[in-house]
Amino acid sequence: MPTSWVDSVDKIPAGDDMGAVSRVKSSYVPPHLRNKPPSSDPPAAPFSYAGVASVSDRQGHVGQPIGANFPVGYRNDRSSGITCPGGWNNRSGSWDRGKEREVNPFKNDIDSEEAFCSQENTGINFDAYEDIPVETSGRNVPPPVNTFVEIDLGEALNRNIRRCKYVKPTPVQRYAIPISIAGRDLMACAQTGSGKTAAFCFPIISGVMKSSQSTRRPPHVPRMSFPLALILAPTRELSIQIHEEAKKFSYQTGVRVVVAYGGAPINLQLRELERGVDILVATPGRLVDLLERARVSLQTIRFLALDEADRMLDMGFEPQIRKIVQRMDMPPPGIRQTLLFSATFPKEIQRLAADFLSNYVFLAVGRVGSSTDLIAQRVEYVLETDKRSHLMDLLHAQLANGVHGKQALTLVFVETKKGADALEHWLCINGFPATAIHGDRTQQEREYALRCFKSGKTPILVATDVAARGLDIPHVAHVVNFDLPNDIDDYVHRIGRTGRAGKTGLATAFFNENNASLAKSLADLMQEANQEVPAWLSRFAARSSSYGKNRRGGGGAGGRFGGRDFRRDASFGRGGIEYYDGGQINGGYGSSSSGGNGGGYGASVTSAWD
Ligand SMILES: Nc1ncnc2c1ncn2[C@@H]1O[C@H](COP(=O)(O)OP(=O)(O)OP(=O)(O)O)[C@@H](O)[C@H]1O
Repeated sequence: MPTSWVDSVDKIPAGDDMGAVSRVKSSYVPPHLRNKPPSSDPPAAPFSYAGVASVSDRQGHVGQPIGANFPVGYRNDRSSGITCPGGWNNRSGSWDRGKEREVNPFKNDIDSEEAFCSQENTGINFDAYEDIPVETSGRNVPPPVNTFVEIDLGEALNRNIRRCKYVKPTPVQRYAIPISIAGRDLMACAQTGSGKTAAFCFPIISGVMKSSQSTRRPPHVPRMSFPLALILAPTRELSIQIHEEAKKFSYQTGVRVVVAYGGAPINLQLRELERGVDILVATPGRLVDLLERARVSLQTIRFLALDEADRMLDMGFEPQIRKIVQRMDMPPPGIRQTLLFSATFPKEIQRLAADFLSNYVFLAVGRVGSSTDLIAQRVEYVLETDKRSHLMDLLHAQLANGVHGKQALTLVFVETKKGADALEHWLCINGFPATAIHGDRTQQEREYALRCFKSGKTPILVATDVAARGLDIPHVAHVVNFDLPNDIDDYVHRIGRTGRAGKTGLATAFFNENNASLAKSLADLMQEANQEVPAWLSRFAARSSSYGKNRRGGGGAGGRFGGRDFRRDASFGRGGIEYYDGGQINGGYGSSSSGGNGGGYGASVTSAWD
C-alpha cells in the first residue's frame, strides 16, 4: 500500500504534470453521500448546495440559511452553525468518489502484525490506564463516556473503530471525544501512547460528516482547495502517520483526508488537493507555502487541531502558526473549533495557546508531562568516552535475551545529526543492523529508514529529536538516550516511543556531568513514575536544584506535578479567575502546587524540526 510520495512517485505516468492535473474534472459528491452502495435511484446531478435549507443535528449544529455571508454564525457550543460564501466549485475542491476507488487502508495491518507475532510485547492492556487521575476545568464540561457507542459518531466511523480493534476508549478518549463532539474548544494533556490521535480525529471526522451539509464552499477559484478541517503536526513523519490513521478512521465515511509536508514533491500534493480535501493534515512550513501560492484557502475551516501543541507553539514554530491561524483567512476562535493536544504543556505555552481558543475546556489525563508507569526507566552513569562500548554491551545483552536471536526494536537518541551518522556507521561496522533519521537526510531517506525500522529489517534506529514526538512504532522495546536532551519534556516524549497503548517498555539513559542541569527534573520524574532513582542521581539533583531553577519552574516539592490549568493560577495575569470557572478532579488528581509545569518554554528548536 503506498504510504507516502516515495511509494507513489513511481506510479505517475511519464510526462504527467500539473497541466494534466488541471484536466481532471469531477462532480462533487458531499461526504455524507459518498460510498453509499449503488441504488436504483437515478444518478445525482452535480451537487449544489443552492436550495439546501438550514441543517441541525443532534449536537445542535444549526446551519445558516444558504446565501448568508461568512462569518455569520457561531459554532454549535454557541448554538449556531457556520456558512461559507458562494456556491460549490466542482474543479477546485470537489472529490468524485464515483471515479476513484478508495484504497482499503486496513489491508496491510494483519501482515505487519504477523511479522512481530513471535515477539514479546503484543498484548494491549489498557486497564493499565484505568485508575489514572483525570482533571477537567472550564465552564460546563460535558461528562465522559465509557464506550464508543455512547457517542454518536455514526455507523461508518464506528465500523472503522471496530476494524482498528479499539474495544473501548482510552481515558483521554473517554473525556476528550464528548467534549469535542459538544463543540467545545479543548486543551488536552495525556500521556504518550495513550490514544490522543483518535481523540482528536474521531470528533473531527464526525464533525466534517455532519457539517458538510451546512457548509458551502466558495465559488470557482481556480485550483484552490477549501478544507473543512486542518490538523497541524511538527514533523513530516508525524503528519504522514496522522494522515494514515485518519484515512483508516474515515474509510468509507466519504470524508477525504489529504497530507502536505515538506521535503516531498509539491506537485503530487497539489494534485491530491485538487481531487478534493475535507481534512488537511500538514506541517506548518508546507502549508504556508500552499497558502502563499493561493492553492489552499482556510476560510472554510471549522476544525483546527494542533498535535504536539506545545511544540507547535514554542519559539520555533509560533510565528508560522500565528501566520496560519491568525493572519490568513481562517475563521477566528469561537467560529472555528480548536483542539490542542500534547503529553506536555508548560504553563507559558498554555498562556500563549489561550490566544487560539475560546471558552475552552482544559483536560489533564495522568500527571501532565509525566512518563507512564509502563516504561521501566534506568539511568546509568556513563562517561562520554565510554558511551559506545556501553551501548554495545546493552545491545549484546538484548540480543542474548531476545526471541529467536532477533534484535528487539531499539531507538537510540543522540543530540546531533553528525552524531547520528557517526553512531549509525559505527554500529553497522560492528555488526549491528542500524539506520538513522535526522534533518539532514533527504525525505526519501528518512521515510525509508523509518520503514526499515518498523518492519524489523533494521532493528536499530539512531535518531535526533525529529523522531522524539508522536511517532507510533509498535514493538519498540527499548529507547536509549545515548545523549540526554536538555529539556525534561523532550525526555518524556523520547521515552514515550516505547511503552505505548498499554504495553510495557524499557528506557535507558546515559548520564554524566554534562547532564547535571537535568538531574533534578529527571530524578523527580522517575520518582513520580515509581522508578528506582540511583543514589548518585539524587546527589546530582540535590546539587543542581541548589543552583538553579529547573525547566519545570519548580525545584520545590510538588513543583513537578504540573497537570494544572494555568487559568487557576492568578499569577498568570490574563489567565486568572476571570478565565477560570470551575474544575473537576477525578481519581485523586490535583495534588499539585502552583509551581506546576511552567518555568519558561525556551527549549531551543533544532534544525531537525520541519
Ligand atoms: N481505544 C483504543 N484501543 C486500542 N488501541 C488504541 C486505542 N486508541 C489508540 N490506540 C492505539 O494506541 C497507540 C497509541 O496511540 P497514539 O499514537 O494516538 O498515542 P498518543 O497519545 O498520540 O501518543 P504520543 O503522545 O506519543 O503522540 C496507537 O497504536 C493506537 O492505534
